[in-house]
Amino acid sequence: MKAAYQKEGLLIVVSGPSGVGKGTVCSALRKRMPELTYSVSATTRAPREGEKEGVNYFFKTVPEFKKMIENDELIEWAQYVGNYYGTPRRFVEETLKEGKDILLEIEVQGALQVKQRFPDGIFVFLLPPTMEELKKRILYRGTETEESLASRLGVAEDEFKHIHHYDYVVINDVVEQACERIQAIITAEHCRKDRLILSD
Ligand SMILES: Nc1ncnc2c1ncn2[C@@H]1O[C@H](COP(=O)(O)OP(=O)(O)OP(=O)(O)O)[C@@H](O)[C@H]1O
Ligand SMILES: Nc1nc2c(ncn2[C@@H]2O[C@H](COP(=O)(O)O)[C@@H](O)[C@H]2O)c(=O)[nH]1
Repeated sequence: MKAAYQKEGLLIVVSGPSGVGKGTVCSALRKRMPELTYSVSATTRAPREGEKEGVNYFFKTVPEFKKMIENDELIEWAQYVGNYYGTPRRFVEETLKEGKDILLEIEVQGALQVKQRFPDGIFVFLLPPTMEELKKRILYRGTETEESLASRLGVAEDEFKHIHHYDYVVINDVVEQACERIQAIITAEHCRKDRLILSD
């Protein structure tokens, strides 16, 4: 057995349809696992009430976002319901090199791009218990116009078609239980990675 070994952190992607509870579950997960670093995305969407620059998102204008794309500053980006969203590259790469795990909470088109670039990443698809419940969750969150709500639900139908590209599916019925399942996945993936490194 190797006496000492260096390892990069794990890249964990949580995606799934709008309103399924990615933000809620990821936030609970970060409380349970404070060692998990969170990747703050860039977006051209307007801030919602209470959202803070650099905490929830880096809020950009469209020209600023396009400049980030041109300068290859994003590891992935997508247009989603009329806005751009993307993951800043440097922070993710530096975090992984430091041996720390990083959590990305992103939609499906972006997750598929990340999978191409980081095939060793862990990809988790969060599912609602039912479509009815999904609708209720977005509606009761109270952040979307009728038009945005309909678009988000329409996109969700398409997103489900990509579920087979993911390593794990987790149903978000009860937040703490969904969170426990993702924590268990991360723990198991660490053990698997250690086994691969040590048996190299
Ligand atoms: N397990 C759950 N049971 C009941 N309500 C939930 C659950 N998980 C999340 N919610 C509620 O559903 C709504 C949507 O959750 P959240 O904003 O976390 O979804 P999201 O997937 O991050 O959405 P988006 O992709 O649009 O940002 C919130 O009001 C949240 O409180
Ligand atoms: N491809 C990416 N998708 C992202 C990123 N950051 C967030 N998102 C996803 O966009 C939708 C809409 O988000 P909202 O905050 O407007 O509700 C949701 O699925 C997010 O997870 C990103 O960097 N890249």
